[in-house]
Amino acid sequence: MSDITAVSPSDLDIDTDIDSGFDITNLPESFKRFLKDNDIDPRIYTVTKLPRFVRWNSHLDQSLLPTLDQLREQLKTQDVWKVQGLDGFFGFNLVKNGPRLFDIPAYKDHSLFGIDLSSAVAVEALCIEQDDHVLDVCCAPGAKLCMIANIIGQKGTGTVTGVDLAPHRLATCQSLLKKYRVGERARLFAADGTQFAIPAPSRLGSVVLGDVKLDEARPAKRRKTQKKAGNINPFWAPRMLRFDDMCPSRLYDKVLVDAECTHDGSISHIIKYEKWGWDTFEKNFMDKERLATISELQRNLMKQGWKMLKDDGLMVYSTCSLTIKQNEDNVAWFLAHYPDATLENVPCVEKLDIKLASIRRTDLKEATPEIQDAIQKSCVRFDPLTSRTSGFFLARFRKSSSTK
Ligand SMILES: C[S@@+](CC[C@H](N)C(=O)[O-])C[C@H]1O[C@@H](n2cnc3c(N)ncnc32)[C@H](O)[C@@H]1O
Repeated sequence: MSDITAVSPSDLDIDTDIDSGFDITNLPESFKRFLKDNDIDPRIYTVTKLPRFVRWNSHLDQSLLPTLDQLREQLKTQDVWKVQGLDGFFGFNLVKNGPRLFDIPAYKDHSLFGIDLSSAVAVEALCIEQDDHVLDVCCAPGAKLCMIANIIGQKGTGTVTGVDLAPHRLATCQSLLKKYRVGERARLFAADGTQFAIPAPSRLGSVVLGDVKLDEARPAKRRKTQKKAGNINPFWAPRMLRFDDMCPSRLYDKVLVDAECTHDGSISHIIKYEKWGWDTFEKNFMDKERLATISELQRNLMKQGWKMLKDDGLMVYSTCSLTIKQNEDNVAWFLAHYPDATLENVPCVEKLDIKLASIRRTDLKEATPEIQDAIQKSCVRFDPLTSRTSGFFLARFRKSSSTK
């Protein structure tokens, strides 16, 4: 199967202007059919000039971070605003022939991360605290991973574990973590997220975490335990997280499953094929096997993410697709099969000053009226036409400890 994921998503494409004047009649017939079959409005690809978003790098001293006025001055426009409901988050519209984001001092000195608002909401939905151990399944190229590492900070004992199938994309995660200097609590694994069973770290440098009792005197036994836990060496880990005695019962406090998907909500991703050639697009995107198996892959990623999550922990499932199959259907399926899962509202969404897209009705036979209702109430959809962000879907699940 061809590697559609070799392309970076819109989060990192901060220099791609979406003012394409894109003519949708140019889309290949097979993709137009896909959009029609999945009830996606092709006009999303004609949206011009979506706002960009940046977030403060909170690892830096507050005095080094740009204020709203400084950002306006550096971007040479007054069209910069603080995003309500998200700390240290700014939106802006670039001016024609003005500086680009990567030209400005605040971006060059890494005091700002570029990330779309919709992606940032997926991370915010996890309500990460400084002692949390977070598992980020499908983490590359790493915009959300960096934000998670940044929120965990340097004061508590929290960590983030990123997993991705593609080593070349993990290499991008590694360089981003290093570039922003947020990698001291992050480790990366090149692994299949549907099988990933490495427990949360049991030590941070010399600090033993939680109630783990490490059997330091008996390395042979330790090796056995590690084998049982399906031990693999990290693709990359900082010194503090390199040597782990592995306590298999240590689960994660928060899990993000930002699943592999068809990326149809990412406008810049689709429009790029105008330059790259629609033949490549048809080969990558419209691959029949890929389209037929993508929901199953997503469900398997959710299943394993759930297995690695503590009782009372939070899991966020998200995609940059706008299809019902990859979103509402998967959420309905999950709720029907996991009685210990409850959908929850995403707290920051109420405070956001943007209009959200409508949640769709799933036709999945397992979707009871209660499930339909919960999905309507709690899931979140962004689309370029309604919310003026990239197309994105997310759902937040809480794992209850009462039902096993
Ligand atoms: C939508 S992208 C994730 C974007 C990322 N979370 C971010 O914020 O930059 C999906 C990723 O899933 C990875 N992937 C695909 N199948 C996977 C699997 N079975 N296990 C783990 N990762 C997988 C791809 O390599 C790709 O990097």
